[in-house]
Amino acid sequence: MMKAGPIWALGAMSGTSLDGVDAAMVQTDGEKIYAFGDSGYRAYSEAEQLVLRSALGKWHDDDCSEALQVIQQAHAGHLSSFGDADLVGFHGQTLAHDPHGRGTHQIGDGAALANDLACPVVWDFRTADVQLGGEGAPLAPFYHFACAKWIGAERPIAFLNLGGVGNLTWIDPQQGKPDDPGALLAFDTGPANAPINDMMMQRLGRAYDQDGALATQGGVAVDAVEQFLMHPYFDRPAPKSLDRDEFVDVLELVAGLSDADAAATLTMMSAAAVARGLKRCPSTPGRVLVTGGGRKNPVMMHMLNGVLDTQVDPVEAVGLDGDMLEAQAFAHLAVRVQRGLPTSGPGTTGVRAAVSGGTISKPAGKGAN
Ligand SMILES: Nc1ncnc2c1ncn2[C@@H]1O[C@H](COP(=O)(O)OP(=O)(O)OP(=O)(O)O)[C@@H](O)[C@H]1O
Ligand SMILES: CC(=O)N[C@H]1[C@@H]2OC[C@@H](O2)[C@@H](O)[C@@H]1O[C@H](C)C(=O)O
Repeated sequence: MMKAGPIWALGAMSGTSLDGVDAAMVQTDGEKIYAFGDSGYRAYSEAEQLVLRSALGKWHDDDCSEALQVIQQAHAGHLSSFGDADLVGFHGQTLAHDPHGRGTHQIGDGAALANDLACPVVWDFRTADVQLGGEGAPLAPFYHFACAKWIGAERPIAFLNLGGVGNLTWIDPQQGKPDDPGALLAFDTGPANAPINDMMMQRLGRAYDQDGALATQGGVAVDAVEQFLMHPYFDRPAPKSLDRDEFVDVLELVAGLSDADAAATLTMMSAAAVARGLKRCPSTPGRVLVTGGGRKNPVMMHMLNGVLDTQVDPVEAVGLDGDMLEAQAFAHLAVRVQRGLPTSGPGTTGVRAAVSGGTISKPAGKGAN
């Protein structure tokens, strides 16, 4: 059989921070990255954020029709501003995640989006993995594997995403495929920016601690960090994943601290969670490449450098775009789904066997779903 060539895929991600939609074009055959294309961010308005926030924790689309409308409109509008894509990867917005209980819930209607964009859309990436006993997250690791190849890594390296939640992917680039045994180990490290953002909003009415300006003025309450590390999540073996609000009690640990000390302590908690995670990796990676908004917080990067036994750099150090890596991941994963290649495996989500998740919807008139 002739090997399928690369196509241009457009990926879209609306992350746990609920701040907006990232979208990025990647030319890929689902295995190798050939080129990066346009990318762009579409912020949610304050009113849209309120609607999304109030839908968090909801399990049925019927209970969050307003949020669904926000997601559909934001994505249809934003994605239609891109040039011709052969395929779209649409993550949607996670509202609830309980893989060993009620499942995982991303809102977003890929069939409707396919009609709006007149382009096939791959969506609902996480359900199949959860149904086969996996965590349903993180899913970016199979893309991280392609990134490791793209940068020519020869020894084990790690990608660390610092979004609302943190997730770490350890990679052995000597393996041929992401689903080869031992190629990947991935898991959510713990909360990253979500508790800092929540504290900033509660106390100061600000969305986040920009450039770590508040944390830099404070001191770390070591006992609070130690208590945080006693959370049972840290003793669970990897792969493992988190719901955004699973660590909601964290704010109680800093309740008695000044604003600056609370910011410094919460930032250290995120770094300490990563350090715990790194110890679970098969070997110490030669380098940790950081993506997501947390890499723009110099206090967090400084603390990570202090607690990790290895070199820590933003992914820009190797020519990647840390604002768009997750959107690119869903472009790449969409192509994998279209080509029947797996998108997760035992090392990344703990699923019983490698699985190709996702649903493909074609625009009406271009063949059935
Ligand atoms: N300059 C900055 N200084 C400090 N923190 C920042 C800065 N820029 C971004 N952040 C943090 O990064 C967060 C956004 O990160 P990102 O866009 O990676 O999240 P996300 O994709 O929504 O989350 P997830 O990956 O968990 O789905 C912001 O909410 C903020 O906490
Ligand atoms: C259930 C869910 O949406 N999880 C997100 C979240 O945000 C970061 C972390 O928690 C990761 O597990 C995942 O997103 C990324 C894109 C992933 O699946 O790799």
